[in-house]
Amino acid sequence: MDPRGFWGRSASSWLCGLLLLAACLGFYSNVFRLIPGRRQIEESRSSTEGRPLQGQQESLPSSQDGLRVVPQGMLLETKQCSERDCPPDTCRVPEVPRMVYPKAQLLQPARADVLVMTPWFAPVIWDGVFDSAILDAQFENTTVGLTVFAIRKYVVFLELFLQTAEKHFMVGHKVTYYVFTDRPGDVPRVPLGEGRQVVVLEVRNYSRWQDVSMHRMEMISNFSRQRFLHEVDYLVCVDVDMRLRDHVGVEILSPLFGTLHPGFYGAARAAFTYERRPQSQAHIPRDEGDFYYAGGFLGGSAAEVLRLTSACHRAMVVDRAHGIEAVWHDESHLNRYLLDHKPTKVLSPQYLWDEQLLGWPAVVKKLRYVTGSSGTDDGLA
Ligand SMILES: CC(=O)N[C@H]1[C@@H](OP(=O)(O)OP(=O)(O)OC[C@H]2O[C@@H](n3ccc(=O)[nH]c3=O)[C@H](O)[C@@H]2O)O[C@H](CO)[C@H](O)[C@@H]1O
Ligand SMILES: [Mn+2]
Repeated sequence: MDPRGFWGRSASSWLCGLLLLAACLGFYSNVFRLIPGRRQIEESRSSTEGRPLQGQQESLPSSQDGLRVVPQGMLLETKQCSERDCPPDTCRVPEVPRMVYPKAQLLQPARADVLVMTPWFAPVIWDGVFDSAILDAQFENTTVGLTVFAIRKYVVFLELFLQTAEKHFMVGHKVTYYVFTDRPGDVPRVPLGEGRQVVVLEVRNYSRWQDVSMHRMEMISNFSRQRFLHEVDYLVCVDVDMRLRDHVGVEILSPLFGTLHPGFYGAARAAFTYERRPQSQAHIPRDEGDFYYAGGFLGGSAAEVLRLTSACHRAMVVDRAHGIEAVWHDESHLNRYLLDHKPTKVLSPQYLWDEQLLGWPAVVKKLRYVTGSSGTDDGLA
């Protein structure tokens, strides 16, 4: 058959068919727009990935015909901040009482020798740039969880860690130490100040230290979902083989914060020890990167820490399936995450220092959280 004949004869029926199809599409697109939430639900699901909202979604009331009705309030809640998701300093401007303090000098900045603001407007926390009296008033009634892992022989670090934290960590605020350990019987009893408690969480151990370090992300993520989200406003997650030597207070609190690694704060991008192999989920190309963050001091709101730890854990699971382990383990994945999710505060290396390795340069002024147990100025000699 002449193809032209076929097309000519059937042109009118094709046209009719097309018109009918267009009418149907128009009708159904309007109908679907009227049904609340199909896409919104998908969107809110993807925007809340890693949040403990799944339980809530599963318990949504469903009508007799099986249609799941999403109440409007719930959709709004996923977009807006909930109390825990959005801690006091970002949800609302806290009211402070009358206070007397030195006025900030606009023309005489407290620090002219260091960067105090990232290009995305996150403060970099150095000595001299904050006033603890104002911040303590703003963060009154804030609850902080401090997670620390003491697996196997690392339990020996707990005593000094807890003793020095009692002297310097968030003094005057409500603090819960979450001690993850496989040896609950070896957790020392350290006298605690008012409003402070130790919660021992028994967890499994791993034979490789790299696995202990990396699985912190998984365990913090799981416990965040189960309890931290409901118990604390902020989480601070640190290495245990260290001690506090000077004030670490609410100046660090923010929805998401990372700490500048003391070995790289002055280094060029090319010198950062990011994971460079494209096969790894932690991979960062050589022309990217803001800072090199340390694995030993991170935190944020309980909700953001849940997001961070879940994402890093997921990335490590994918790496393992591909037979690759990032060069600096959880730290490599943390750096990838904080490149994609810019921290809202960046802690200077004052908050993680190694005096034996790096001495005490003038720029750091105070050493706040340090490796090793040398030195006596933490008052515990
Ligand atoms: C100060 C700092 O930035 N430290 C980071 C650095 O390693 P570090 O060399 O400081 O690693 P590490 O041996 O201190 O291990 C990290 C942490 O895992 C815990 N642990 C480890 C082994 C063990 O047997 N039992 C135990 O409890 C403990 O809390 C320890 O502090 O790089 C690691 C990844 O390579 C992590 O990102 C660390 O956070
Ligand atoms: Mn360490």
